[in-house]
Amino acid sequence: MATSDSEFNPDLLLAHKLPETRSTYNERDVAIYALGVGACGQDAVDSDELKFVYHENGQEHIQVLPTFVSLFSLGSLTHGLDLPGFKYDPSLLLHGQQYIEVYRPLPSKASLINKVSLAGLQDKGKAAILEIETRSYEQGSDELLCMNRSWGFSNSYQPFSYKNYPSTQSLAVKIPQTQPSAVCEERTQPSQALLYRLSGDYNPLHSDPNVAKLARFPRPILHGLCTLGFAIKAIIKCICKGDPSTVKTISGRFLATVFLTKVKERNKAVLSGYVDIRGETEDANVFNEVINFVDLVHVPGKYQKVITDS
Ligand SMILES: CCCCCCCCCCCCC/C=C/C(=O)SCCNC(=O)CCNC(=O)[C@H](O)C(C)(C)COP(=O)(O)OP(=O)(O)OC[C@H]1O[C@@H](n2cnc3c(N)ncnc32)[C@H](O)[C@@H]1OP(=O)(O)O
Repeated sequence: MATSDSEFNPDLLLAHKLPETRSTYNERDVAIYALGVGACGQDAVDSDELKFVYHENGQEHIQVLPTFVSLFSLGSLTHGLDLPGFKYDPSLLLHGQQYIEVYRPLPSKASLINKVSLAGLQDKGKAAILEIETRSYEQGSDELLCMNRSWGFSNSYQPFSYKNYPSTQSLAVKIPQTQPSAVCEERTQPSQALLYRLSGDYNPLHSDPNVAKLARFPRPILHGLCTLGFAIKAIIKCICKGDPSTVKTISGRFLATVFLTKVKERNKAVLSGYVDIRGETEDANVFNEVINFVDLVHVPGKYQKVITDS
């Protein structure tokens, strides 16, 4: 719905500098996140997933899921951003898309400085889409660890388009008609959003029935980044031979809202995207492979199915 133009000043908005944020995490945070995206959710000794929550076989460090880095973008987003020249209602904000680049294997504990900027603003008439970019540097070494770009759907003002990055990084995935190369089924728990929120996204849209109703949902909805975490965990299991460090780039678009514990089944694609994977051939030449996770079908409270196509 269009909002008064007097509340919209693109020059002011684009000139605004967003403040840096800081993140510190340890192995406990890494394990809680992994549980929040379903690690060992069906089997407490799952040999593919135990390493994300426990020092399996005496391993020195818990392994970190690549989607863990999406948490670094939350600092500036979950409580709403104060944006001069752009008034919006944070309770009606929907997460539309997330793009992630991971530059090196993730340490199991770190302190980071997150540099935040406005990467794009697309007002398509139906909704305004604000794109916030977060670059996370390890404190001390100043090494760039990862980058997140988050798309938020909000109220519309007037047609407008600004983007400061290549359009190849925001493309919607075309769902191929071919047979998938792998299929993985996962089950979300009725309490999934309550568990996932402990990783830092405390937006009551995901936990409070009254807030959900105010946002015109019949009940709390699942965090989009939780759905993405489930999908990438499945790709690591089915495609990456269990190695989370092979994931280089992730792009996920949230297609439809995910509800939990709704009795009536629905069969709907809720996520599409791709993962760019680094790996090695037998002669040790590094190659990259792009995997489309074309269709994540979610049957509430039952199964999530990730269908991948390479
Ligand atoms: C503004 C404030 C600043 C913050 C900015 C960044 C913040 C990001 C984080 C925000 C976190 C807020 C708290 C919420 C957290 C959540 O987790 S919410 C749960 C997860 N998300 C969802 O459940 C959303 C599910 N998706 C939908 O409901 C719909 O897809 C949609 C997003 C409402 C869009 O549907 P619709 O309006 O019907 O879109 P279309 O008519 O099909 O397309 C219109 C144009 O928009 C493009 N588009 C469509 N979907 C997306 C998408 N998901 N992401 C990005 N872009 C999308 C589409 O291509 C169309 O563009 P054009 O072709 O150019 O016209």
